[in-house]
Amino acid sequence: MAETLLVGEGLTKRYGGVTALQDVSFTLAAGEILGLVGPNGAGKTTLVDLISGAQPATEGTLTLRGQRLTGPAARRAKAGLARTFQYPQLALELSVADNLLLGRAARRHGTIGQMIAGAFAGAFRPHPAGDADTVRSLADELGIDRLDRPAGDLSLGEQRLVEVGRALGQDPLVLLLDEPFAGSDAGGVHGIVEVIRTVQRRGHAVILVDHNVDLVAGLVDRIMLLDRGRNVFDGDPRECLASPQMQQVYFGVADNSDEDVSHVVS
Ligand SMILES: Nc1ncnc2c1ncn2[C@@H]1O[C@H](COP(=O)(O)OP(=O)(O)OP(=O)(O)O)[C@@H](O)[C@H]1O
Repeated sequence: MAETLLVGEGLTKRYGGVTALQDVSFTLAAGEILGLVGPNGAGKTTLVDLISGAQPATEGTLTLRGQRLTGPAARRAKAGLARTFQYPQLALELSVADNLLLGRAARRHGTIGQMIAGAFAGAFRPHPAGDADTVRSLADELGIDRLDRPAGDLSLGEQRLVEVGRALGQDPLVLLLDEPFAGSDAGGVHGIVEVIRTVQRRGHAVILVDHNVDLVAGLVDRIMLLDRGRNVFDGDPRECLASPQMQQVYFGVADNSDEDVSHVVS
């Protein structure tokens, strides 16, 4: 049986009077790709935020390879978590190559944000020799060329690709992708899917958030469906698409008809 990498138990997040996540538990095994779906406001990004350390949980615990996962994002990056954001967070003045290098540095020293701040403060540490080769092979894998371009000159889809590449450069145990395909063309989608497969081949795991349930179901081993902060389905992707919970969440009806809901994009 595959090793359990990540475990979340009883995760709850309240923002004042808003309960964004309510008592969510899950496990993630080595080599597994977990899809996280649900309508707007279901709590998908909140769960990614709690795992990555961008937000503290109000209640609940997380463990990575049996060790409690606590503290800020920098500590969790070093422990083996990497994430991308709904809106790519690149250092726009730096080149594509330098942005990819930031991923290598983040695994050693902390979060991407700290790396960017360090770079602009002139305190950026020299990269170990092997990093340049890693960046070149990352770029090849992603299909990114002209690595000397400033990241600010890239399209949204290209920025996403670089951000995903930067996260892969961290060689994460768990890669968290928050809507990575939004704004991507076919080449971008291909590059991102390659990254997901690479992480899986390494025996590590991916959590993939996306609105396109059809796309997610075709890529993942398991789906977790969130609705108003609660985990209402966790299991086989095809069973999820056909489940009464899916009907209920997206159409407000609890029957289990044959209606195809795979096109759902909220
Ligand atoms: N910083 C915050 N302060 C207050 N409420 C928040 C905050 N972040 C999220 N929320 C609320 O928590 C709930 C869950 O939001 P979240 O962004 O996690 O949902 P989501 O499933 O990712 O939605 P979307 O698909 O639209 O990105 C929503 O009601 C949202 O308004």
